[in-house]
Amino acid sequence: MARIDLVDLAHSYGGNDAPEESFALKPVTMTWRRGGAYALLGPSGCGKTTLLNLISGIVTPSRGKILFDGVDVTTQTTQTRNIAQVFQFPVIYDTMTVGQNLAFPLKNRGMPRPEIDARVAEIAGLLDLTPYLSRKAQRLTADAKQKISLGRGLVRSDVAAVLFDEPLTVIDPELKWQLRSKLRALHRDLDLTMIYVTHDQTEALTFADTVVVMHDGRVVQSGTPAELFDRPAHTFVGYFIGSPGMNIVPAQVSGREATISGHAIALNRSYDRLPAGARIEVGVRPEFVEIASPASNLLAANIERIDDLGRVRFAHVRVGDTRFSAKVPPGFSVSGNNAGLVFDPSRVHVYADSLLVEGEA
Ligand SMILES: Nc1ncnc2c1ncn2[C@@H]1O[C@H](COP(=O)(O)OP(=O)(O)OP(=O)(O)O)[C@@H](O)[C@H]1O
Repeated sequence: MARIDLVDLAHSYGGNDAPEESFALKPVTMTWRRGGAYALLGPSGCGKTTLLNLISGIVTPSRGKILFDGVDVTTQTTQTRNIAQVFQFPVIYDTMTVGQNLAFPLKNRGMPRPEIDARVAEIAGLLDLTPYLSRKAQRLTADAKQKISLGRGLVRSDVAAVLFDEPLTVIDPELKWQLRSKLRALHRDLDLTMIYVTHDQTEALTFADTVVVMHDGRVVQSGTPAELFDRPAHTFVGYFIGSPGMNIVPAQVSGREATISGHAIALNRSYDRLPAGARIEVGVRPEFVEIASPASNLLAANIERIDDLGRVRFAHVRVGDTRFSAKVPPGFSVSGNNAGLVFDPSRVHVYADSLLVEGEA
């Protein structure tokens, strides 16, 4: 497995002369640790597959460099880079048995037979494929075929990285849950660098120790699930991750105060040096705003709907033209439509042109 460095890497399908704003991947410099479990998360069209294909060597970048353990591999093929890949749909040989399918990548590399048998047995065991080893792949279900694809991706222990592109798309929802946790466990057992592309936040947060969030061709944040939840670096991360997503509302911010719809709320840090002319917003997760009975010292809100999620209730409220989601405290009984909002100042973030601003203590 390898440490992967992207150095000022960018890609445009329209040629290098196209304006940077139109690039499928805008310039990014970042490091993927040896042995890390990464998810590459973002909505359709944000550039996930482009970035994955640049790392694997399927696509050659318009700009920048890719290093594997410090060696420049930018112009090398996928095979030379020694990458294993698992795609959305099964890539297997129907006429071979499950065992032969799993053994194929090892045989190709000239591994001795006893070692192949041992590794195939290990991977089949981890993926619950042992009972099917001598069965022809063509008679198996779509789920089982995709498990074989996963096995083929994981069977070699000498790869630089294993890349997964939405690998659970064809899997039945029930089995999806099991396989997701299984992949996480496999990562621990097999000690491989894994990069897992998905548009599904649950899939990303359950699989990865580091989630890389993309938006409009840009890597907007890379962090642990907790970091993405607690301190979204970009407003997109705030509302894409979390359910309901973060409240992002226009505000005037000065010193330790934000004014929303004419009402001042306290901030934990001081913001005296906001960039001139920037669009200023505050972001607060619904978990850290509570509804209360209306009071003159609280931001007044109009309750539109309450969603009871079992363990927690969220109120959907309106403040002027702005919609908010806010927690309903346990035991609070809602009467009428009027409410006040109580903010946890330590959880209110300030954004300038969508980017998180670090305040001063
Ligand atoms: N071969 C190509 N030629 C031209 N444009 C492309 C090509 N592949 C992708 N694009 C464009 O690049 C942008 C990023 O696409 P990409 O497939 O990387 O996104 P994605 O996040 O993986 O989306 P999805 O989940 O839908 O695959 C999109 O605007 C897409 O239309």
